[in-house]
Amino acid sequence: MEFESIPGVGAKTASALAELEDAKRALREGDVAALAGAPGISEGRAARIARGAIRREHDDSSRLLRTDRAREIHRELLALLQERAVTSYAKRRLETFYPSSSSSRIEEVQSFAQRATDRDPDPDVRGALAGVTPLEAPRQVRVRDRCLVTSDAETLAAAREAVPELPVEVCEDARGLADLARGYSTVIALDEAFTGVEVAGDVRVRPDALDDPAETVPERTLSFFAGNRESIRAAIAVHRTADLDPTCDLAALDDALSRLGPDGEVKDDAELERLSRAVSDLDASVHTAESVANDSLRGAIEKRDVTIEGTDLLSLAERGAGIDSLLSRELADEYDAAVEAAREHLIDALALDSGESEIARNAFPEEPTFPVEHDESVVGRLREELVARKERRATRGKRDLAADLAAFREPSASLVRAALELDVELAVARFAREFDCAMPAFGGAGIEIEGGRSPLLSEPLEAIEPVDYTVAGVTLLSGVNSGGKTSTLDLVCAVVILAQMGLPVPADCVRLERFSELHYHAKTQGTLDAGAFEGTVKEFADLASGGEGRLVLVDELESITEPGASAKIIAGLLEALNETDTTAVFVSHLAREIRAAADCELAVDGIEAVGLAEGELVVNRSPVKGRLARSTPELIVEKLAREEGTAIYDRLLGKFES
Ligand SMILES: Nc1ncnc2c1ncn2[C@@H]1O[C@H](COP(=O)(O)OP(=O)(O)OP(=O)(O)O)[C@@H](O)[C@H]1O
Repeated sequence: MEFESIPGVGAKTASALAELEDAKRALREGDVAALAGAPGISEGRAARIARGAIRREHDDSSRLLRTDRAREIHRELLALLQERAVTSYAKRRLETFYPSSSSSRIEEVQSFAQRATDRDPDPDVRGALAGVTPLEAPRQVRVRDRCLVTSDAETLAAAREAVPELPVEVCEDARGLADLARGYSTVIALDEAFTGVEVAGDVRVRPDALDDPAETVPERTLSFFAGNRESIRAAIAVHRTADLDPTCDLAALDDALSRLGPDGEVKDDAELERLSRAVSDLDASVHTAESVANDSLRGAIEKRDVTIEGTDLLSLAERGAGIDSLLSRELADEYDAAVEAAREHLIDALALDSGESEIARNAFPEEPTFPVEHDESVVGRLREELVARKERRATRGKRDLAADLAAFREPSASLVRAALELDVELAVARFAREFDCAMPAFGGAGIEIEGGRSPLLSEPLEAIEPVDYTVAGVTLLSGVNSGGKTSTLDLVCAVVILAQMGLPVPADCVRLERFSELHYHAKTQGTLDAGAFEGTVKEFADLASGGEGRLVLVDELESITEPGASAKIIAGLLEALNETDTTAVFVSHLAREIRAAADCELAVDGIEAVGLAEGELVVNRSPVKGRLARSTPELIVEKLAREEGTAIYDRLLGKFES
């Protein structure tokens, strides 16, 4: 497509677009994002340009397809192509194939079609394609464990714009920073001024954090890949099955994707899993540990006979001491053993490392008590430590995986695009194979079809008889009932539309003129009333005085009014058309009458019955040049004359021959 011919595109914009590799495809698909990648082209402008281009293409195709029947056949052909595509992207993309009279447009699609028909439509690729969908923008994620802080209003606005996923807090001093560090597992300070400020917690001074938002918010990259994972994996499978040239290391991408969970979380990180499990099992394990200690202590107490001298007992009682002091005096070793068992249980059950174990050991008091009770403030500290470690681990894991994946962002887009384009190509390849298509040659006048097989017939492919038909100038097409006259017009129309779409055509060989307009008038159902008749005559009169290079196909126009008048009107229209550079085929049962009524010599072709077999006509589907085909009634009278040998049939036959 020449960019400058798009409404509203000047020379400068056109050259900017020409630099953009994907601009042509983008224009055709209305892909605003790709267009807006051109230097100096905003998204709004890109949208207007894409709309203009699509409108122009639409105009181009409606200039060529002038009648409902022609447009209907275009739609039927598109449906046949679409049936052979797998993805809805390819089905939509096929709709952008339209018949054109522009040679550059036709040649452009022809080179695509050539590439497409060289492809092998392997059924395994079809299966792999089923999962490919166009990539979607990442869902906006909200991150709650980290925040950005600044004291500067301008930086605040820039941060909100660059990383909408993160909370951005305003903070002036160390106290504010300390508060934030308590509320978030990581605080990222954007101001240099925070360097060296000592507060408890994970505070990082990163004035460049806004330069690379994807690194600051690895969740963004992860969410993109999590949302598009199935499609990218399917695209990888397509590349492997179809042996396409990959844009990146497929195994490495596949591996990175396998570490990503469906919600953008990191999978298969044993340390993260350990910490998560420890956080969620903490309370239950503390209680079990407590029971372990108490059961063991209870057992020890039950087993012991405590002998205590009366004076000792008295002195203890006088000091108001309870069972605890008795324990520490008499059962110190048993208490230590019971509490040690509780600690070991807690450490084992939560699989704590040495740093965490150190905190955990303090969860049970050194001083004997009964029953043994855990220290809630220590358990709280342990919980905070485990949660902080878990979040740090998760963030690091996300950052590492996001860094691995970030390099695949563009290549993944190319993989998916290539897979989707392959689907479009394979749809064309399958159509071309199934209908045994050939690339048409443009040139000369009119159209020449050898071995044409109409894809619009409902017959199974193997039952379709190939048709040869050549027509240039204005021709009447006569023929027996159900001989295939309408099907011949359909074939000509379909071949012209496919050829002018730039696609291969269902025939052994086709040469055709690049037509400027295609008019196909389907058979009118029954006689028209006066008003409709007037409208139709006007329409055809306009047609007869129209421009050059048109193809006009008309099916049994005679049914619009009574036979005598019809023949006269059609003869007049054909005379007029004959004086222009038009290729026309008029199917008619009144060919003889029309020729008689015409002032000029009108060509006539015939679809003939070559005989009757078991009461059925045997038809040669290819029209014979310069032959007025005998009609079905004539053939039947001839058969009766031959078989019965009576004078009456000879007389009837004589009427046909005069
Ligand atoms: N090339 C072909 N190969 C196989 N079958 C065909 C072919 N052409 C036509 N037919 C069969 O013949 C039937 C009649 O064809 P068609 O309607 O084109 O005939 P027609 O000559 O226009 O008939 P009418 O005189 O009734 O208008 C089709 O429905 C189809 O079943």
